[in-house]
Amino acid sequence: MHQVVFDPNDDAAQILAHADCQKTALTAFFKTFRGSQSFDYLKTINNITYPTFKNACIALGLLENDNKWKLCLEEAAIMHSGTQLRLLFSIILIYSTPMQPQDLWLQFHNNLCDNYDKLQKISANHELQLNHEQKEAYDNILDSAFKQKGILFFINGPAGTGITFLYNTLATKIQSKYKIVICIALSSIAALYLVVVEQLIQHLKYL
Ligand SMILES: Nc1ncnc2c1ncn2[C@@H]1O[C@H](COP(=O)(O)OP(=O)(O)OP(=O)(O)O)[C@@H](O)[C@H]1O
Repeated sequence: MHQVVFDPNDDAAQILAHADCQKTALTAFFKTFRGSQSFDYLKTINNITYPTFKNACIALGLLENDNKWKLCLEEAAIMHSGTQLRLLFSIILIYSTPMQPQDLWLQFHNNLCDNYDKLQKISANHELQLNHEQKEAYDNILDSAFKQKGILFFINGPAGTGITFLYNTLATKIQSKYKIVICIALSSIAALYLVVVEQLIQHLKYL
């Protein structure tokens, strides 16, 4: 917010020329439009009427535009996964207050949601491969998870019969629906075979 103290008898030019009237985008904006008659006139730059005063300020070059954040995300999108990009995007939103965050989202949402596209493809592919028993367990567990029934399941079977395959199919399906899945295992080796968003294993203590 920019506060300006003025005498009600001063005209706009006197107020803007006042020594303690710090120069900001707001004062620069009004200096540009001295004598304007309407709000639309204030928002019209080079015959284009902008939807907001903020957009008009950007067009006049009085506010920084988001080009540096576009370049930053463009560069990061070449190398980084969706998870890392989402972290970067959150930092930009919280600490850098871009002028038009929605435009950044629209431009980069495919990159930001990258993992979810991949997860959807993986889960659809694995789902088709499930055998009858795996499918039965899969349907029951998903039903409980999505309807928040809170049922506990214990899956057991001889080694190599597709239990890990079932866990991963469940984990990718649930994550692809924007839900959080926390996979934990009793040993680091076992955890390596699970599709995990966060490896929690190192944070757990065994008594
Ligand atoms: N429905 C399926 N279609 C295709 N491949 C499958 C299917 N189920 C399991 N597999 C494959 O069979 C192999 C053994 O499966 P998985 O590792 O899931 O078994 P497991 O019961 O977890 O074994 P272990 O207890 O030894 O870890 C894996 O290569 C897995 O990809």
